[in-house]
Amino acid sequence: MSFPMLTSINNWWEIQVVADSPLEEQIFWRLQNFGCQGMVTQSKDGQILVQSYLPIEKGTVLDLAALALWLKQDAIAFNYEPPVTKWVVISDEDWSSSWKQHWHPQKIGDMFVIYPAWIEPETTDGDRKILRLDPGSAFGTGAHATTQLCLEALEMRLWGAKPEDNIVVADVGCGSGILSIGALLIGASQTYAIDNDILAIKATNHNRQLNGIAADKIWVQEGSIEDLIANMPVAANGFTCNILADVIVEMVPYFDQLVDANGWGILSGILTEQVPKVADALDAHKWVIATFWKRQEWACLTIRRSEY
Ligand SMILES: C[S@@+](CC[C@H](N)C(=O)[O-])C[C@H]1O[C@@H](n2cnc3c(N)ncnc32)[C@H](O)[C@@H]1O
Repeated sequence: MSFPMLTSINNWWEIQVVADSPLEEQIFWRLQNFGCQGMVTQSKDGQILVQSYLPIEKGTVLDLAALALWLKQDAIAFNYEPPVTKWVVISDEDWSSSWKQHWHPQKIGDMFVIYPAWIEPETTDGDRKILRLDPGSAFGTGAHATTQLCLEALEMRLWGAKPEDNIVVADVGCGSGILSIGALLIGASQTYAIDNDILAIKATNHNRQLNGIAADKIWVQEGSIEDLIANMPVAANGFTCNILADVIVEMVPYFDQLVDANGWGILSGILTEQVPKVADALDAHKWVIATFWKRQEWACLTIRRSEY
């Protein structure tokens, strides 16, 4: 068991945010940009409790008050009740146990089991592919419904894929790299990943190594969807994009440059009520929704190119 990032740290802020469920992704984004680690969510009756941890030297009480204000402003902008944000100081020892108590091996879909980095996986877990993750500061631990839905949609798309099929997947907004790693574990031959957050690039490389995947199997760089398109030597067979609906709508005009003529896409990070506006943008650019899956308030769309 090892916590490589903790050696010189003694105390942590534990930050707790209670908010309306649809704000979950926005809160994750804020906390992640603030430098928080190990975010976990519990849901009850339409509300969520998000817990996360920040090394004490990375924020003063004033910084935390500013964070609480941002979270309040975000909620008001999205027409939700302002969240309640609290923080306490905990010791390194408490941090380790707070962190660990939330993370256990987790089965996702029919083909995956996610293992936190500090748990040595069983040599086999039935026929499931073992996906190891260090839940650092990047989004994508497998705990969030949108990540789970994307992995399940990848299972459907890559079912029966063989190495000789040479399937290439683009991963837009890779976060921890979980979708790239998942795609490679179940049959993709190559992935191209991009994220506009440098922490996500570090996390993707770290998690790739943790899963024993060769460096050339996941091309990953900081940047935008345009940078990804400019750097891919071939069009992908399919892509994943688990980002917020408004960002996805802005990216739709680029989707046809990401993939070949039979290309498919997997979209999530979209609240069910936001599906119509994403569908309109897709329709305007000759994409059609093939499947619509829902978990909690989140939608996952698989899309394909349309002749019409
Ligand atoms: C919800 S997380 C998804 C992470 C992972 N793919 C998953 O499914 O769990 C969204 C990621 O997209 C990144 N992102 C947000 N806007 C972006 C943009 N315009 N271009 C590239 N990445 C973006 C964020 O930094 C974040 O890592």
